[in-house]
Amino acid sequence: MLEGVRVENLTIGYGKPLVKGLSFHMAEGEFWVVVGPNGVGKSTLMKTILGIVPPISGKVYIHGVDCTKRCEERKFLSYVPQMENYSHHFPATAFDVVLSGFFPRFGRFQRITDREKEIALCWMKLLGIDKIANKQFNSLSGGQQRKVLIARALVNNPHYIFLDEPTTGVDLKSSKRILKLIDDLHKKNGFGICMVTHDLNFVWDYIEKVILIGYNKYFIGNKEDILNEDLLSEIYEIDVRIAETKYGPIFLVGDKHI
Ligand SMILES: Nc1ncnc2c1ncn2[C@@H]1O[C@H](COP(=O)(O)OP(=O)(O)OP(=O)(O)O)[C@@H](O)[C@H]1O
Repeated sequence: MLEGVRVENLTIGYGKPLVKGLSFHMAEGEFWVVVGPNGVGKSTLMKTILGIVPPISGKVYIHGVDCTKRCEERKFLSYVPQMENYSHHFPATAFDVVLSGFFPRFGRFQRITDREKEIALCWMKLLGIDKIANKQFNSLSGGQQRKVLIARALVNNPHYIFLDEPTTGVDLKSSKRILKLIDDLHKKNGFGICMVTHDLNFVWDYIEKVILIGYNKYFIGNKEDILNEDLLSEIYEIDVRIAETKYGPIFLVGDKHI
């Protein structure tokens, strides 16, 4: 059994530390969520694990291999960035965007083979977006664009998929569909998932492990141990209440959902 992703004494940030001394182990096939207030470093943590941002100190291991700098094992992690970071002006079809998922492994100017096109189309079919393959990416709805970016992250057959706020700016029904899709990829296809989100009320049913980050503090563990009123109130610095319902817990701040 491969070891998954292990982080040891990791300090992240841009010169000045955002979060210090993180240590945790994301075993293969688990569903993790990273939550916390704006600007604490959730995306930076994800980017540091993925090797996009260098750590200030500490180590990242993938499958037991030290990947703090460069390593082959990085190909087993894929990334669905925040939508704002994806160019809306780039003239490409949905299919082109999915095919671009092969670039990190094969090089940008290498020809895409029929086999790779077949793999890309296969994932698009599975995600229910094959019918929009020839449409311009920037003409698609927010929900369709997320699914295209998820398909793009799948073509290299990763072990872990890192998604940065995959439902932000998407309506309730489409958010639910996207989360169901991510959950299917986890349960049916066995992918490990690590997701940054602000939508706690949507993810409870799916997630297993939580990294709850605040300013200068964090809590890591099973969702039942971390997502409680005390820790959430401490991290968000506001009175957070949890209402137990027949649909599961609902997270509330005053009369507003988180
Ligand atoms: N490339 C960068 N260079 C310098 N500072 C950065 C860079 N990217 C992000 N930051 C800063 O680092 C801090 C953490 O940013 P990050 O995006 O990781 O936060 P976050 O917890 O994901 O926030 P949000 O919930 O708002 O998306 C912010 O103050 C941000 O302005």
